[in-house]
Formats: sequence, C-alpha cells, structure tokens
Amino acid sequence: MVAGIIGATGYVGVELVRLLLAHPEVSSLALSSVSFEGQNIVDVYPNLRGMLRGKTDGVLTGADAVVAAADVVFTALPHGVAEQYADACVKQGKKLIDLSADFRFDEDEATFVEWYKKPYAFPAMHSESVYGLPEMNREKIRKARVIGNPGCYVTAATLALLPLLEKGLAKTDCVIVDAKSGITGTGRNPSEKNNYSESGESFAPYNVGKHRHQPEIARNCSKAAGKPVNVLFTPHLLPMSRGIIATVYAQTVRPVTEEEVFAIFAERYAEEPFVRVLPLGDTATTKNVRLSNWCDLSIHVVNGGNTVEIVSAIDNMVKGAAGQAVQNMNLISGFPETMGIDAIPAAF
Ligand SMILES: NC(=O)C1=CN([C@@H]2O[C@H](COP(=O)(O)OP(=O)(O)OC[C@H]3O[C@@H](n4cnc5c(N)ncnc54)[C@H](OP(=O)(O)O)[C@@H]3O)[C@@H](O)[C@H]2O)C=CC1
Ligand SMILES: CC(=O)N[C@@H](CCC(=O)OP(=O)(O)O)C(=O)O
Repeated sequence: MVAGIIGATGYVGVELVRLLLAHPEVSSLALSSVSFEGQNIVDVYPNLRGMLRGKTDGVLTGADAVVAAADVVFTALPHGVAEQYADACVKQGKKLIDLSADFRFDEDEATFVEWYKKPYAFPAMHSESVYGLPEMNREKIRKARVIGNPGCYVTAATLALLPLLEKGLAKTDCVIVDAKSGITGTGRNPSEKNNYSESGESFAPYNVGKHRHQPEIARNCSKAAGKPVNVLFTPHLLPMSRGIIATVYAQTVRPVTEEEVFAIFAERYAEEPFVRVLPLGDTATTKNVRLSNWCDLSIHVVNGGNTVEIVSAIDNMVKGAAGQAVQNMNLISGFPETMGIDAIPAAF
C-alpha cells in the first residue's frame, strides 16, 4: 500500500514518517512540504538518514503529487487546510485521515466556526467524515473514506471519562479535566510559547476557560452519557518534549469503591488493544507510555467515595496524533489494528 503525508516536515508529519517506515503493509511513502519542496527529508530530519528502507527516496514534492500517488493520505496541517485534500481524495477514490481539527465536529459547523473561526469549504465532506477515536467509533471508522483524528488532550480526557459516563456513575454538571502537555504539542514553528527560555524551568496553564479542545471533550462526554455534560478544562505547558497527563475529577451520583470503579474500567477496555487500566495503587505517568500508542489509566477514589479521580497518560505524538492515525489506517484498510504501532514503550 502507498501512504502519503501532506505536511511531512511538521512534528506530526515526521512522526507519521517514523511509524509508516516501520509499517509492514506500507510499501511506499509519498511526502510533501511547502517550505522544503524539492529538498530531501533526511536533510530536514537527519535522524532519518539511512532509514528510508526503499519506501521513498525522501524527496519532498507538492501535495497534489502525494494525492495522486497514495492509496491513503494523511494530512498533518494547520486547521482549515485539509478539506480541499479530502475532496480531492474522495474524487480520486482514495482515503484521507486528517490530523487537524477540520473533521472533528462532523456536521456541527456552528461549533467549528465558533472555535476555529472558519466556515466549512466542502460541507459534503463533513456529512461523510467519521470521528477517529477507535474506542468510541471503531465500526464506523472501518467503513470511512474521510477520518478526523481527535485532539491530543481530547483523547486522554475522553478515554478517562467514557466508562464512568456510559454507566451513569458520574454527575454531569461539572467534570474537571486538568491536563498537561509536552512542548511538541505546539508544533515545530518557533513561538514565544515553545521558546526554551520562556518555557524551560517554568510551568503554566494557558487558554484557561477557553481552549478549543473543551467543546470536543464535552461533545464526546455528552455522547457517552446520553445527555449534556459540563466540562471544565485547563491545559498546561510542561517543559518536556513528549507526553500528556490528564487528571480528571468526576463527582459520583452515589458513593463508590476503587474496586467497583476498577471493575467497570477493566470490563469497558478489556478488548481494547491500546488502553491499559493500571492495577489499583499504581499511578499513570508519561514515562511509561513514551514513544508508544498506549493510553494508561490509573484509578483513584477519594472524598469518601464521592469523587473518582482518573489519571490518563498518553504520548501526544503517538496515541495523541500519529499513532492513533495509523491505528485508523489499519482499521480502514483491514489490517490488524496494532500493526506497526505495537512498539514497547521506552523505560526512560
Ligand atoms: N503536535 C501535536 O502534539 C499534535 C498536533 N496535531 C495537529 O496536527 C497538525 C500538525 O501539527 P504539527 O505537526 O504539530 O504542526 P507543525 O507546525 O510542526 O507542522 C505543520 C505542517 O504544516 C505545513 N503547512 C503549514 N501551512 C500549510 C499550508 N497552507 N499548506 C500546506 N502545508 C502547510 C508545514 O509545512 P512546511 O514544512 O512545508 O512549511 C508543516 O509541515 C495541526 O493541525 C495540529 O493541531 C494533532 C495532535 C497532536
Ligand atoms: C501544548 C500545546 O500547545 N498543545 C496544543 C494542542 C495540540 C495540537 O496541536 O492540537 P490538536 O490536538 O487539536 O491537533 C494546543 O494547546 O493548542
């Protein structure tokens, strides 16, 4: 199979390159860039030198050449750019997996416009696109032609909350998501936010009460609960490269025990290939999921059984982005779901 990456030189794009070079069913890779067109990706990312495995010569082309060559196209671009490529892919009988927010809100254009300030340019694409969180939407993903990969914070938060909300155990008036991300979450472009002297040796919340992932988390939670869920979400920037921790607090409708909540999570995720429900007493950490597609969940019951606290850990570049996109590629292509993304997490 030929896989194409539009935006191959961004952080998410090059993480896709890393995973797809190792994917047994991907025989060939087509890569595009605007800023580096005509150059070789190994000159942009020297870690790839000698690692192209005959799947690509490494030369970065324009995006149209990627659409023409590939069976499955990944778009790893700023928000609002991927729609045109979805339209082109569908017209040419190809599939598209978008890593931006463009296809995360399905036909709810009003919410997208409120948070991303852009109208849909190709509304028909949003009628058929599928939200790419396999733990919520696996069967729909298998049949999709256009997939909107979820937000990174959203993946961590949603997986922490699904079992509680589906069981009706959490009160829905105030679920709190307190989340922290590594700096690769800001992308490769230099900014005040990711400048070392601004972010190193510092730790700060940002976009308090107004982060664009809040409506996406709330939408997922409301679907799981079958009624509106009010979500308070605060992201923080951590001075490290990779990883997200989302600590989620939910008040319960009645007192619960840790054993009861553990049993609910263990049952909900028993068949999930990328969710680990940690033994009681353990705490999820970014270190234990680094470079892997795992989401680790640890369960804590506090406040006399009236509050459940779930710690959710993912690698923002893998389960939060490129790994989940490859998981979706495996589903739409009929490959084993874990193929190419079953790497063992590094110990440190
Ligand atoms: N970083 C993360 O943890 C996560 C990011 N995402 C999402 O993935 C997408 C990419 O993010 P990330 O890789 O971090 O960002 P980067 O800024 O690192 O990369 C963005 C890429 O987009 C390309 N690009 C920019 N503008 C255009 C344009 N108008 N047309 C075509 N290509 C363009 C750049 O190309 P060039 O090099 O040619 O200039 C670059 O390759 C974003 O939508 C982001 O929200 C999703 C989950 C997690
Ligand atoms: C640390 C950091 O800045 N994180 C980004 C989220 C990561 C990202 O690019 O967003 P998506 O997951 O929506 O694609 C942010 O807060 O906007």
